[in-house]
Formats: sequence, structure tokens, C-alpha cells
Amino acid sequence: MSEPVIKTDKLTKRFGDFIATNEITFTVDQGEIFGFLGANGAGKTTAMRMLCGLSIPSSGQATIAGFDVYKQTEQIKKNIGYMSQKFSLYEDLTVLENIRFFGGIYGLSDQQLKTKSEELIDKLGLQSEAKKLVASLPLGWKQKLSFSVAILHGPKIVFLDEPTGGVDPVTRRQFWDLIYNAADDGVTIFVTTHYMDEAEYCNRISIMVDGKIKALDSPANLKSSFGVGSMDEVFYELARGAKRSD
Ligand SMILES: Nc1ncnc2c1ncn2[C@@H]1O[C@H](COP(=O)(O)OP(=O)(O)OP(=O)(O)O)[C@@H](O)[C@H]1O
Repeated sequence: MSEPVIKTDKLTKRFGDFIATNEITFTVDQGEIFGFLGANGAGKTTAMRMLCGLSIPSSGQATIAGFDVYKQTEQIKKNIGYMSQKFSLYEDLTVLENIRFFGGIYGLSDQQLKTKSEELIDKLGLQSEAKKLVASLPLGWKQKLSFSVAILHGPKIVFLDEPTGGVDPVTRRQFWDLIYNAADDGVTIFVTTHYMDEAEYCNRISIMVDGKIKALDSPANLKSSFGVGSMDEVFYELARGAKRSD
């Protein structure tokens, strides 16, 4: 068994006296799809920023792809991909221009950019859209393209922050086919979501309440240990006592 690609030990972030993320401890294996759930204000974004090397923890430990979150943040950034609902593609560039732009930022050579952009457009079936502005694509397609761009450089881990906001369950399911393909190729998926159908697609889920991880297991085990039939009910059982919510 190889080393976990994400490893945290009592990872904590304080803002003054307020503890946003409170001693979270977990591991994620290579190729695993790990759901990171919690009500609004639970501390997910704060934790994810530390894991991406964007925010230095107040205390505790974590390694991402073997790199330390205090000392090796540049190496972390090279080994991860990131996609969020808020930061995504450039609407006023074409599909192809976006692929080349982000591939370039991630350090791909001209030759790699040419090959990878052709492969990606084929894989997504976007041949007739390649020269159209991203603004003209339906939201579900933008999300698929955005995810594909985030893994173009072959990262070990991809962080997805509410990647499928605003689309219906069928479109979310199509997005998840891409996630499964990436996980089969060995990419580790770390995903935050408020949608319980997405939670069901994860291999394991952690649920945060008021800065702490209150439950961590597979969807099937969580449902059975709470004696309920859906992830909605598991989430409700845990989150209803939350003090924080926006
Ligand atoms: N820079 C900051 N300074 C002070 N408090 C902060 C800061 N960043 C986040 N917080 C607080 O930390 C808590 C956790 O916020 P965080 O954004 O991590 O939650 P979240 O689980 O991602 O919520 P959401 O689902 O709404 O995005 C919130 O109460 C928030 O107000």
C-alpha cells in the first residue's frame, strides 16, 4: 500500500480567537474520491486553502503529495489542480484559447499543449465548439471543460470547490463520469459539495461541523451507522446542531 497522498494531523487555522478549522485529522489515498462536506461556515474553504498551500496553518501538520504545507507550498501548487465554481474559465476566450492559456500557466510545452488540447477537445466532443467563446457554452459544458483543464498538467490531486453549482442532477452525473475517469487514472479527487447526490458518488466522506470533523466513512457505512436511508439524513443529523451557519 502506497503512502496516502493527503495526510493531516490536527490541522488548525485560527483567525484571532476564532478557530475556523479545529484539529482535523484524516488521510486520503491515491485515486480516492474524497468528499469534504459541511454546512456553510463549517471551515471547508479554510481547510482547503491550507491543503492547497495558499494559507499557512496555525498549528498541526499536513503533507500533500508528500510536500509539507508549511515549507513546500510551491511544490504543492505544482502537483495539484484546482477548480471552483467562483474561479473558472475566461468567458471571453474561445474553448481552445482557454485550454492553451491554462495549460501554459501549468507549464506545458507548446508541443504538449497542441497534443493535449486536441485530445481534450476530442474526448469532450467539443470539435465544433473549439473556436467558439466559452461564454456561449451551457454551464454544464463549462464545468466539464473547467475540470478537464484543471487536470491537463497531470496533477496528483485535484481540489474541486463546489464544482457543479447551478446544474441539474443529470448534468452533475455527466460531470462525475469525468471524475471517475480521472480517479481510474490515479488522480486523487478532493471535492466539496452541498449536493447529497454527489456525496453518494464519493468513496469516502468527511462531514465538518463548526470547524471539526464529526464523521468520516463511506456513504454506505455512514448511512448504516446513523440508521438512515440517505446521505441527506446523515447530514441533517450532524449539521442540525451546528452553531455556525451563514
Ligand atoms: N480571513 C478570515 N478572517 C476571519 N474569519 C474568517 C476568515 N476566513 C474565514 N473565516 C470564518 O471561518 C469560518 C469558516 O469559513 P469557511 O469559509 O472556511 O467555511 P466553509 O465551510 O467553506 O463555508 P461555505 O460552505 O459557506 O463556503 C466562517 O465563520 C468564516 O466567517
